[in-house]
Amino acid sequence: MGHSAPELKDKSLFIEKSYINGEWVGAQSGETFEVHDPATGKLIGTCPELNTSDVTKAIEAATAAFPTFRNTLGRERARMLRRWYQLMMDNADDLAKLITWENGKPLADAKGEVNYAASFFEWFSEEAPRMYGDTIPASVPGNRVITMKQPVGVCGLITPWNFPAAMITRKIGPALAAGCTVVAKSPAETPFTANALAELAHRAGIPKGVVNIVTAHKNTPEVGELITTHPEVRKVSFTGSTNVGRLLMKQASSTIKKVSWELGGNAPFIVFDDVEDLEVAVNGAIASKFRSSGQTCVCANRIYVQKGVYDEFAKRFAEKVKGFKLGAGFEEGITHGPVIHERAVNKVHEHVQDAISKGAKLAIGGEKASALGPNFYNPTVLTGMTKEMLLASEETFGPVAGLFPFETEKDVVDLANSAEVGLAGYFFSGNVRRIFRVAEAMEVGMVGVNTGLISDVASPFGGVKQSGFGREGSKYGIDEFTTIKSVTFGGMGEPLQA
Ligand SMILES: NC(=O)c1ccc[n+]([C@@H]2O[C@H](COP(=O)([O-])OP(=O)(O)OC[C@H]3O[C@@H](n4cnc5c(N)ncnc54)[C@H](O)[C@@H]3O)[C@@H](O)[C@H]2O)c1
Ligand SMILES: O=CCCC(=O)O
Repeated sequence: MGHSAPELKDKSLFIEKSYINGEWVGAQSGETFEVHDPATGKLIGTCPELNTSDVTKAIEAATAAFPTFRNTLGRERARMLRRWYQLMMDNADDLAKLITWENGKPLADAKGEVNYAASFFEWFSEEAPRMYGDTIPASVPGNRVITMKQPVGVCGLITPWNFPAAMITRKIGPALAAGCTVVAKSPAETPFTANALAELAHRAGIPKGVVNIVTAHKNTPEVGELITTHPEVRKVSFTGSTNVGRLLMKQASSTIKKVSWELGGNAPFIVFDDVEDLEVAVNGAIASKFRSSGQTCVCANRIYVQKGVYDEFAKRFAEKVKGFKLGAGFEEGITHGPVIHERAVNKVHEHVQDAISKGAKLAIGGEKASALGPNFYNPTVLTGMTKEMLLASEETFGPVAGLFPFETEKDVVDLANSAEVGLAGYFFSGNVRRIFRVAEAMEVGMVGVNTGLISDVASPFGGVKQSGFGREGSKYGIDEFTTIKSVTFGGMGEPLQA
């Protein structure tokens, strides 16, 4: 068990402070919180336990920076984001090591995350100079109407630990492209990746006060309340669980902020009998279910397989899971890492036990892998799942695949849509009419057809129902950080003067 601290090429990227108004600061109280490696439980370092008075300073810095930053040219902001992107790529190895260290995902996955995260800066550097308005034919004689897109103002950003870099860049990229300034509350489990990003922002010449990264652990609720109620914060963008989203939405209503919520999922993954290539479907399900050890909001949670291919699918699926190599993310050949903390291990185990107690069969796994470290759970496959089991209605967020048999298209779409949430959904079929029928019927924000991986900066990311609203990435992502102003010109439209 265990590995030593990773060697960074640039040691100055490991920072145990918060970044406010262009400076690295501690909490005024001097308080700190500890951050632990999920693979070993060992201490990584500490970060400032900021309180509302500290975070008020960050909001004031962002407020002070906004009037100048909003008036920079889109082209200038594009160059800043491009420089930040380039610095991420230049420091990709170190960023990946920080991600693996504090999140636990295998190093190869962490490298993938760095590319994914940086792609949001690259993409939005290209959007920044293209905040076009419209010219609108008015319905009042003599009037002319144009629109302009303007930055919404200071943005409060709150993100989770499962993608320590990408969840932050997916918000900061469009915010800065639009001309907004930000206060980002980094996750208490993974603050060091966020701090390294802030250091790179500094080196990229992003003006002071434009990007502020604040850290807190036990003070998170009060800091969250400040961010969601402070009158100078005009927009809140949150990624995390539906329950916390509900609370933040209530708080943000006090000052009617513009909000976007990227909340929990419980993705259905459907394999129809008419699938063209069962092996591709098995691989798609493996990739979707076990990405980041099942800890992504778009991970398949309920795998529905039609009766004609169920047994063969289950056999091949379990066979592939047998081939996984579980261990600490820095170790050679590891395919899957730990989950984030003990609470997560316990939740996963509860879902497994509940399913077994209600008649599911264990194909593989089903136990904690405590010999590897405190937060390891053996990748698990359960067959014979039914809708009464916890896993059917709750997001597991861990390495457990439950395979549900089904008979008809109508049955399975009803089951898929029975969830309160609707983030991602997937299905495999070779029938083009069914493909359109089912894609249109699924109550989710994102559908994968014949693929288990849908994440792409170019594709709008977001949910429906209790998975929230708002879209990140893509040509729509910048809209979340802008307001549309209409300008009406009266007394126009006279005939040409002779
Ligand atoms: N839809 C998406 O894009 C998306 C992406 C990633 C994760 N998620 C969801 O996030 C969840 C996993 O993350 P989690 O368990 O850390 O979620 P969580 O909601 O507990 O925490 C998310 C973030 O919110 C912070 N937070 C918690 N309580 C807060 C409060 N009262 N005020 C302010 N901030 C608060 C946490 O510190 C963390 O940084 C899953 O449900 C997953 O589906 C959704
Ligand atoms: O966990 C949620 C985000 C995952 C992704 O962007 O692919």
